Amino acid sequence: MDRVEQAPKTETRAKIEIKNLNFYYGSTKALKDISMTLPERSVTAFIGPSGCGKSTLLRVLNRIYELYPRQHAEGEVVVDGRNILDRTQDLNLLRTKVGMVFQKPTPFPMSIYENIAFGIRLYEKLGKADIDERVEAALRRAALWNEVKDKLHASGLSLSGGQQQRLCIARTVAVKPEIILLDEPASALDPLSTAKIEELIDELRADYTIVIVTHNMQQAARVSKQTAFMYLGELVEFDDTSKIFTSPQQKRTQDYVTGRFG
Ligand SMILES: Nc1ncnc2c1ncn2[C@@H]1O[C@H](COP(=O)(O)OP(=O)(O)OP(=O)(O)O)[C@@H](O)[C@H]1O
Repeated sequence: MDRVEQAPKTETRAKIEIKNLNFYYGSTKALKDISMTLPERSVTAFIGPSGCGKSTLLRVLNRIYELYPRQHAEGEVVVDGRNILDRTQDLNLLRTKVGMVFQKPTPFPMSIYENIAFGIRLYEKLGKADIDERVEAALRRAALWNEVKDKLHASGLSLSGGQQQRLCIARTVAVKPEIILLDEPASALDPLSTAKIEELIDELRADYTIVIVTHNMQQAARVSKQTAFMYLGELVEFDDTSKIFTSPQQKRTQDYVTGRFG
């Protein structure tokens, strides 16, 4: 397959440089020699048909795959100049720096307040007033504060699906990450909640490097600055989102974005 792996032209600094990345589930190769550079404080979307490796690629970026047996990555993922696949990388540190939000909202079975305070306390020793402040700031950042400020001690599970997903984003933001990985964050939500998540992504992009996996091409077009199209574990094309959707270089990309397959 022809491949174009050039990074889109951008003035911003590189945040994540993926170099010759291969990924294996047991002996099955799910990512094939992926190289790409993701710019800082920008939204990058991974698109492609089911099973092409979008989520796998996302899961490499905070090494969450290591929680599972027989999964391993080869190559380099350089974040701020350091290869995070290196054996000496501290995984707790990596996961505070690279936060992740999953497809299904996954609040902890505890209060709204505790959902956020819990993570902060894991990493920092702060007094109650400081934690209160951080909880409020995170909820404001996730555009949830006004809806929950009078019921901070209600269960996180009592919120609607869309609110739960914003709570998960607040929880991620609260530990001050630099990169936020979003794996189909709105696919389980209704259109209104989806719109809120997209608005939120738009606000967060000024401060964070965001990578989003989505099945929804309109969503990729709305929220991302650059888009990577993947197929069968390969990166087929990576460019500015407007180019991917209006004048892709590869026929396979064009067929996909025009709905001819996938
Ligand atoms: N735990 C696993 N064990 C073995 N193979 C897996 C596992 N998870 C994913 N795969 C395989 O790796 C490939 C890439 O899967 P991945 O979930 O990354 O694709 P995707 O593009 O995110 O798909 P979808 O859009 O359906 O979520 C697929 O062939 C899939 O079957």
